[in-house]
Amino acid sequence: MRFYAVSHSPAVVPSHRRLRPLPARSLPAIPGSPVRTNFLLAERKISLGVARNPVRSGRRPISAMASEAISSTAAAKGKKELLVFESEEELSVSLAKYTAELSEKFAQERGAFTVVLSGGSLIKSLRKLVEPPYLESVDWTKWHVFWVDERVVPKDHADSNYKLAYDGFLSKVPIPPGQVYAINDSLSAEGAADDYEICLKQLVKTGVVAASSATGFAKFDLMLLGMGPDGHVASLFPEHPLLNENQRWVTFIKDSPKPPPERITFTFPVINSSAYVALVVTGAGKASAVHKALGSGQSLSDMLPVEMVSLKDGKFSWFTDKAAVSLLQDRASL
Ligand SMILES: O=C1O[C@H](COP(=O)(O)O)[C@@H](O)[C@H](O)[C@H]1O
Repeated sequence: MRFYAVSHSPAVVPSHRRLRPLPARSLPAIPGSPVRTNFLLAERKISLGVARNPVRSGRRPISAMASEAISSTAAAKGKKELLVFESEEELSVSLAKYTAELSEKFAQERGAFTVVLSGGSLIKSLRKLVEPPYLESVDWTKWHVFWVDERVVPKDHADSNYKLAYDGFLSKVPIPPGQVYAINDSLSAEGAADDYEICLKQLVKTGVVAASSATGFAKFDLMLLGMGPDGHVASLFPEHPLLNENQRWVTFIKDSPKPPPERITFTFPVINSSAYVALVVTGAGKASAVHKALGSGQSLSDMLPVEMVSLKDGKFSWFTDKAAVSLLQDRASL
């Protein structure tokens, strides 16, 4: 896993050091920089790099972070990286750049870009993508949009992840409506999960959605995941039997601990077959789960759902702000 602290620190980091991963456990002290050598992640064989925040310096756009996160893909296949931004505002700038660049890459390579959305706070963090320059520069006609989870409620219900995404994102960009795959809200939870899975299998057959050669499951180009304060991702909650589902692509839950209780959700085999996953985690309310997932020793017995995100052949990037990693900061100053 690569770790990049993105900071407003006034420290001058020599250019040769910027964004280059340094070997774990041998992190040199950089005067004035936000990095300490005893960062616990290093104990988990996570390498560390430091970037100077470029927006203030005017030397290097912060969004270059996102570009480098993508261009290093070949070397980082199957690996993880942690990006820490000074604020959610800066995270949203970089997330827009990252998503726009992946859109261009996949539109060129495959003629389509399959994007999976979450609900919750993620949608707000996508706000920069619907502003210039991306509003004009992204080829929205190549986008195919899916949901990693959805609440079994009508599409115009306040709890609907579709409504959240429509209001905050989809209504602002010219994605062809036929390429936005909402669940069938007239069905039961079981029926909606079956229906969505059939839809995905059909789209794999027609080549709109890629298939993973490693797993045979759908391989989405980009999954934009959120994480709840309890460490849940999609509608896969701690200690729930659905965490172990390994056949279905899409399944349902009727006892979600977070309301509303009835939902459908992608399973881990599909999530973990993705080409790219960006996990967006902001705010102090998530700090404890971040600490459990990244900062404490791993224990297989009480793994949080977020710890089960482990891509077979893709790149997994944590997009965090300082508040979300604040408990890790007990160990290190980022
Ligand atoms: O219920 C849900 O919660 C998670 C996390 O939401 P957040 O507001 O804490 O970011 C979300 O990712 C998921 O899609 C949603 O259905």
